Amino acid sequence: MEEAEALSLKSFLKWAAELGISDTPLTSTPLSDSCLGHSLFVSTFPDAGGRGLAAARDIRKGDLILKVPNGALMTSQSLMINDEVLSIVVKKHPSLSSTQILAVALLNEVNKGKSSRWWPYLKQFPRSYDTLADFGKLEIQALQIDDAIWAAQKASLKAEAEWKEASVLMHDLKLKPQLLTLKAWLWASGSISSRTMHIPWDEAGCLCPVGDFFNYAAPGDETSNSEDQVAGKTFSLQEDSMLKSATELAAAHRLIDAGYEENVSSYCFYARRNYGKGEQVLLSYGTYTNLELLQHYGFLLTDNPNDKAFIPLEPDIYSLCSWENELLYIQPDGKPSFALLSTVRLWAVPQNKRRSFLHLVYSGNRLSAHNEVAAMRWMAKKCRTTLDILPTTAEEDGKLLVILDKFQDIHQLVEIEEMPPALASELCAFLESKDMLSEGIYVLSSVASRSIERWKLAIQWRLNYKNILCNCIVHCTEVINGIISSKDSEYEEIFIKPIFKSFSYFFFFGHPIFEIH
Ligand SMILES: C[S@@+](CC[C@H](N)C(=O)[O-])C[C@H]1O[C@@H](n2cnc3c(N)ncnc32)[C@H](O)[C@@H]1O
Repeated sequence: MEEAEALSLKSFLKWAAELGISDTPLTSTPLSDSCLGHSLFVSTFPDAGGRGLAAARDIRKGDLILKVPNGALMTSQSLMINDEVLSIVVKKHPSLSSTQILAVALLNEVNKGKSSRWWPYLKQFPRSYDTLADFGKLEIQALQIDDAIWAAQKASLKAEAEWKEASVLMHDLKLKPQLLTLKAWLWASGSISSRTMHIPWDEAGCLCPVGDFFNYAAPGDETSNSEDQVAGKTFSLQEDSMLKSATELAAAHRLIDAGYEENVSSYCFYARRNYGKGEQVLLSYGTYTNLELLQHYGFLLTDNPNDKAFIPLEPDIYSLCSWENELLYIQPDGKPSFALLSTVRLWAVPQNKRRSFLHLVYSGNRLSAHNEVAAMRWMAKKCRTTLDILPTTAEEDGKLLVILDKFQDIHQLVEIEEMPPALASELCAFLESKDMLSEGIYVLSSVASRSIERWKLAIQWRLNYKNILCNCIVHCTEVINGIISSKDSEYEEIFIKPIFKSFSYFFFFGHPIFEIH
């Protein structure tokens, strides 16, 4: 950390302590130079979110690790209470959403500069974000998959429309010209999207000093961590009788790791699992797919247990079952979701027989060995064709990421001629658009560096998507092989003869990629 940055952080932590923010469960602590030190300290985690919070001691699952009193929360309400002009002007624009109001109030506070009471906190905000709304044209195209491209275009159009709607209000507040721009708006809405926390009284949420330093871990990981051994044992339902107090019991059963608590008028943060001293303490902001993480937070997890890959399906398929379209996806391990699997099983039944199979399909059972083979073949073929029409393969995406990492390190590119054509053209288009090549030397402005980061996120996203589809092909192949290698008698047994008169029907489903002997 640079010296200036370290000084700014130090004064922020002192400011936070003065507001009553504390990482110690004691109700009355002597005023200290920092709100942290007892349970947490600020550290950098280059591969897991950058700046974050680390355990200052061994932390036990359920421990209260940070308390941020109501008075330290930045909300539209708290900003308006201290700013009569803002409060009057906002009332004149009742059609604006709560998020737009918070974005304007945030920019209005930045406009005050050092005279803002929030200044030490505002200086801790990132200068820009990588959420989908911040993606430029090339970065959006780099997502390659229509659904993702559409989501990014929608996010960017929405941000622009909201900015235009709020512009009159910002002019009324006489904000400095640089704070009236779309760029400033993207900064404010990115701050809200990636840093606010839920509060019951304002849909826009609140900005929570220090609490917004927690980086993210997907929910559901808690039980498998070795750190659970730090404190000797994990909490579990069976151990209830051994827990000492009602507080401990509540902690063991707590479903969320952070929330506003009326009885103490504070935002409280609890450890979801045990942490060893020095380890990064993570928060679960919610259950998100990688596209959602990109959209709201500007990052993704290469190993996201909640990721979903959607494949393009024939319009008729969507009307076949009563499932919502969002339920028809492939899991990271390549297995189709329950809804997708049942839908494809039904799709593999001859049209005139489908009605009679509905109840069986909804029960989640296989209809027959042949139906399963047909369904799996169809799925595998769908994944294969979806992958084949994309401009680059997963392997090429992996290579491009390595090239870009190197490029960021040494500002040199491996010979473009040696690259696969699809990669070379993507790379050339990107370099040209960013005006990076000057007299044979690559010049990386901060804007270009940011852009490369977003481009890498897009490549990483599409690579993960392709990996899921490849996993699906493997899964389907294994299921088919499992069925065909089982004994003929078993095969016959599962087969529902009255419905399927001939095997040939199943071979007509798509290209016979798997041989059945
Ligand atoms: C609430 S802030 C967390 C603190 C943030 N690192 C900071 O320095 O202020 C959320 C942002 O942190 C980053 N982040 C959080 N968890 C991450 C993770 N697991 N991997 C990568 N980036 C993460 C993302 O940029 C996200 O938008």
